[in-house]
Amino acid sequence: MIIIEARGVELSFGHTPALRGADLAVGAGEILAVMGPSGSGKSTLLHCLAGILVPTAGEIHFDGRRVDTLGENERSALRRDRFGFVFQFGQLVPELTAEENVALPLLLAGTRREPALRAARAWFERLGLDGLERRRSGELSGGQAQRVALARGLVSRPRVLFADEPTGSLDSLTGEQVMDQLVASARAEGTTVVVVTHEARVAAYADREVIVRDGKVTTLVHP
Ligand SMILES: Nc1ncnc2c1ncn2[C@@H]1O[C@H](COP(=O)(O)OP(=O)(O)OP(=O)(O)O)[C@@H](O)[C@H]1O
Repeated sequence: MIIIEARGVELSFGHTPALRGADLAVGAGEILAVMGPSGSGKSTLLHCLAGILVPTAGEIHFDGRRVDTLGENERSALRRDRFGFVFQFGQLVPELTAEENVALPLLLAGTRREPALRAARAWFERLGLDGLERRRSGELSGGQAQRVALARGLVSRPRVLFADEPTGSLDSLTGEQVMDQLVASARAEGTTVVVVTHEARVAAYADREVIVRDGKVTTLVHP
């Protein structure tokens, strides 16, 4: 079953075309790696799939529903309720503790503070982060911060986790640990993952790999 799909998606930034007819269908529960050269349109494609950017042409479908025609508020609700996000630099809120950062998506969705923090704390144990619950992001290593960001991306049990270079700021060993946990957690939860990466070792965790080239999706690697 296809859970999320881009059909003929085009998007330009001013006169710069970033996507020129991108087609991609992701199966439910699939872990998909999106690779390709710098500037080829990978992040833009991820942002279109996730309802952050609206394409100028083409369609985005999620769970049988058209997404690109929804208004900003509806897309925002969809992101909050159905999607999780992990970016290259964790983007934790520095004023909040690690557990508050993880609880944030639940708090924003209206869960009360105590149950939200309880749900957040469960992820600390799961991801080997016990004892770090009250630290602020400045007091975490890069790998710890990225695992906290992963916990935040998964805490609302999203249908799709979007990860944009989730290991890009980490050394290779730490990056592998984060990917191990990302993949194990996604498999355990049945979460679909779309991960943008330029690292072959990260893509190796995926069930399938696609290449974005000049704003189009291909599965072939051209020399
Ligand atoms: N906000 C923006 N404003 C203007 N141009 C943009 C913007 N975001 C992306 N672009 C341009 O769109 C094209 C695709 O960018 P995108 O970030 O999707 O590529 P990418 O494949 O993710 O690259 P990288 O691997 O370097 O992150 C590039 O030419 C880029 O310069």
